[in-house]
Amino acid sequence: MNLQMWLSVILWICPVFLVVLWPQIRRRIKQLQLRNVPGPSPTSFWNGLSKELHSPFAVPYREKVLTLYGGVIRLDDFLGDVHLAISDPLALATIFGKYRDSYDTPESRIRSMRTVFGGGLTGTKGQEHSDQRRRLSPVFSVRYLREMVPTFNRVAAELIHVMRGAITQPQTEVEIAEYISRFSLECVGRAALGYSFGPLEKHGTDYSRALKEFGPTIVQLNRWRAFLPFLQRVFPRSWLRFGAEVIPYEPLQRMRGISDSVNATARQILQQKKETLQKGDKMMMQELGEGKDLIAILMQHNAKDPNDISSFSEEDLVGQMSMLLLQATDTTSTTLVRTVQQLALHPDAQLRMREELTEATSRIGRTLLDLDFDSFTQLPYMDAVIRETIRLYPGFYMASRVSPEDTVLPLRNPIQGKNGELMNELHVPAGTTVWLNIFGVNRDKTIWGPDEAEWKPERWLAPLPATVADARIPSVYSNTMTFVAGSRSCIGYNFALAEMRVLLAHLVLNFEIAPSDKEIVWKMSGIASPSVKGSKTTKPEMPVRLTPI
Ligand code: HEM
Repeated sequence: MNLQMWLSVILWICPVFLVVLWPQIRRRIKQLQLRNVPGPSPTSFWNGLSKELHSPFAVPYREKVLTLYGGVIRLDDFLGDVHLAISDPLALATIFGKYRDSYDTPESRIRSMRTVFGGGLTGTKGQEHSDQRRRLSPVFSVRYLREMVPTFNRVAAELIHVMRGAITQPQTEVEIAEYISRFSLECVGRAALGYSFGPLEKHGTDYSRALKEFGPTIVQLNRWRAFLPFLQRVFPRSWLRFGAEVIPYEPLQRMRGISDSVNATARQILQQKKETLQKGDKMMMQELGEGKDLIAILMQHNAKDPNDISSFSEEDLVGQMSMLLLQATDTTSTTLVRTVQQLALHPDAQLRMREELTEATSRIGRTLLDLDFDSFTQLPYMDAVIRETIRLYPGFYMASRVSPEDTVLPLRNPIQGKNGELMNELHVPAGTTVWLNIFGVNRDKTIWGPDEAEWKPERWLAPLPATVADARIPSVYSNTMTFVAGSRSCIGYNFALAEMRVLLAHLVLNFEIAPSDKEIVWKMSGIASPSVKGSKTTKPEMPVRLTPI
């Protein structure tokens, strides 16, 4: 290359670098004021704390850091970018109140969800997201959940049948995480998609396996997905698609495979459902979980009036299906596994639940299969067990938000800056990643009391300390942040709670649960997931000893 060519290459590259780098540089300058916020020291300038916080072994570190530094924590990231983890209730209320239209999931996350799944709630933002959410909300209402509880109950009974066939001896060691994972996948399959993943003895499809790979793979691509919004703005879709095909980076290739597999299967299921729908409602009732699954309800709505603005396009439906499976399965099964682990460690709690359930079924002279949605919600001790597990062990420890404008967040509890200065409010520059510190809120001593780290279902059976109400935690459920709050809160939390109530009831009435001798460690893979210490598998593991009753 001659000098002239070099110069033109440099002249072409410089503006590109400026476009990419300038917002980053400007943000870091504005973030200088945040350097006073307390937080752990980064171990490297290049990676900040991202390895400590996001590696598979990050759970103990997260648990320590997210509760140690108070309501606002500085967490340095890539090349000195300052992230904040916020658990101060007033600052959170301001994010969900005054700044509700500003703070949203980071664009890189929304775009990556859209790129992989082609739409769905988590792949949309702004008006498109609120429109989708408004149209989806009714199918997650208690009205439809009432219809789903019999499905959950049937799946639970089928699972217990399979488990009883395999467990005949007292104290048999069983991989309960595997059974629970089948239960929650099948519940979402039947109740949300009107689709079965097969008999519970041997369960799962390429579709479900591809979705399971998503969490660990996206964590590996974390660093690179920050560039996605820029790449999508600059390069045509066909170039990016070509790039994704030829770049020999294993996690990228795996993600491409996940995307192809998930979309092809979702389309296939949708096509089958469409054909059934065209044959008429009656056939659909018989073939697709009685036509009461979420996607069938949306399709029936579409079929009534395809021009109605509240109809979903086929593209949207495909996105919703995969997004639902992704959001609904591992979250619920991990929380169920946590609950079973606690029950195994607390035989007194099991006994109390069993007595409550026996009382509830003998009152109506029937079995668990006869309990409906309302009966399952009227079991105060089981309810307390679930609330306490959800408080102490939220599936997601943090959820990220970014505002495109500068914001000022007032603090309920002033924090002491590194220079000793007391800070009553926080000036957050536009573009700064704010982590909603779910774990920190749920375990705040000043809110929950000195025993906040203990698993104590009883705390929910007496009036909660006044400090809980006084804190005014933004929350959709039980004063906790587990399902976050606001426009991106978990749309399926009632679905998850209903599933949990049903399976726990079946397990406790059929088995005595005891811990196994194996040590369990919780690893990060998007959400915290259990495994046996030293095990290499990425599958959740929770061996327990079961004795049939
Ligand atoms: C115990 C189980 C569950 C937990 C802990 C949980 C937690 C969460 C959290 C924290 C978010 C917000 C994430 C963020 O803002 O970054 C979320 C969003 C979401 N969840 Fe759940 N979830 C659970 C079960 C479910 C179930 C069963 C479904 C569906 C049937 C579901 C569907 C969704 C959807 C669609 C979103 C995205 C909402 C939006 O972007 O508007 N979740 N969930």
